[in-house]
Amino acid sequence: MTASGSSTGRPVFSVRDLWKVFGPKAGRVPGSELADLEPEELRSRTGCTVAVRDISFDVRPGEVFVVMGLSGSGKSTLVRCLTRLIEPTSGTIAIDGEDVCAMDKNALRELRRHRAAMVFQHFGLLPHRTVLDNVAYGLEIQGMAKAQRRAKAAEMVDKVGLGGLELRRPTQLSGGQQQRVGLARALAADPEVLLFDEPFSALDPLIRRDMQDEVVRLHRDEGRTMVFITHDLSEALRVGDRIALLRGGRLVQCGTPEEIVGSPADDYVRDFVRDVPREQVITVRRAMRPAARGEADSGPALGPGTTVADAIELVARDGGPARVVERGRCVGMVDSECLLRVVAGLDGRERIEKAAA
Ligand SMILES: Nc1ncnc2c1ncn2[C@@H]1O[C@H](COP(=O)(O)OP(=O)(O)OP(=O)(O)O)[C@@H](O)[C@H]1O
Repeated sequence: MTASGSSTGRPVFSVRDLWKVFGPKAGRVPGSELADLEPEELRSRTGCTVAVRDISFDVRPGEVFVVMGLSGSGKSTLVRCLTRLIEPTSGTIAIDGEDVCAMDKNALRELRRHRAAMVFQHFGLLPHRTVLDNVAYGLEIQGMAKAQRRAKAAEMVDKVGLGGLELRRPTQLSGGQQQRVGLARALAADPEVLLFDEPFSALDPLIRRDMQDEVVRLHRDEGRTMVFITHDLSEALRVGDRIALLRGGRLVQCGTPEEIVGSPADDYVRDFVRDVPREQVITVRRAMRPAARGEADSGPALGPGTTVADAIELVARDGGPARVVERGRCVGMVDSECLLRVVAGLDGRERIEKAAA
């Protein structure tokens, strides 16, 4: 999805030098030579496991920030540290500039209920309550009056596409519908950030896709900041404005889908994204070459955020190169050769630097 309007303002979450070590006397591990041991050796010598290793990043207002990695890479631990559902071992976490590590119990409860609500993979719905009451449940805990919370819950049920099913019980719903109830419940609290922990991994592929579209739609409509855990690359690429890729508790790369696919930070990332259809992720901003004399004045025009796949269609239909136009100015050209280079994986950093020069 586009990152438009999502990269300005103070970070919602700001995480610096974060470590989470499980095990006895965990505090001695961060930054020490113990941290350099292989995981197996660290475990046998100290009983400790490093789940999150010296991670820093910002979550910007209005973005979908995806935390991706294979099983055991530290995704859940990292995201749970954000609201101290898991206590970090060291490092700092701020929400809107406020130190999360300094919050007392009440402030933490407020944080989890109102500011950064979590949508879990297992929806935790109350089986004997209706859809409407499940959605209203969080509001009930907050002490909202009955009529008001039912009205608010009804609005959220509609918003996630469950209008008409208000009086059903969770067992009378499909997995996808249950997940929508979980989503509506989190939305009802109107949190500044929604944290999703692999919310759709239990769903079958078609429903899963539906729910991904739902998240993208909600994000577009409301501009709500979201942190989204997944181990599925295609899901990360579909919903993410930026992706943080974890490996063994380390942050190996953090960037837009285009940066991750187009400029993998190392061989691990390169391998990870090897099968991604590059033309669907890479935009003409990366693919373009400088305009030759006279070229910039006429011919078909594309925005710099156009995918290479869409540009191929236009260039193939038109037969000639297309101009890349940003704010009325031609910033480069794409022709069949530079578009094909992307498909073939031959577009390198040097090329972009050359184009920008
Ligand atoms: N309570 C715990 N005690 C000890 N080790 C733990 C604990 N929780 C997690 N770990 C370890 O920390 C590492 C990261 O786990 P985590 O659950 O964060 O990974 P993940 O990427 O979310 O995995 P998955 O996709 O399988 O949920 C793993 O090696 C895991 O075994």
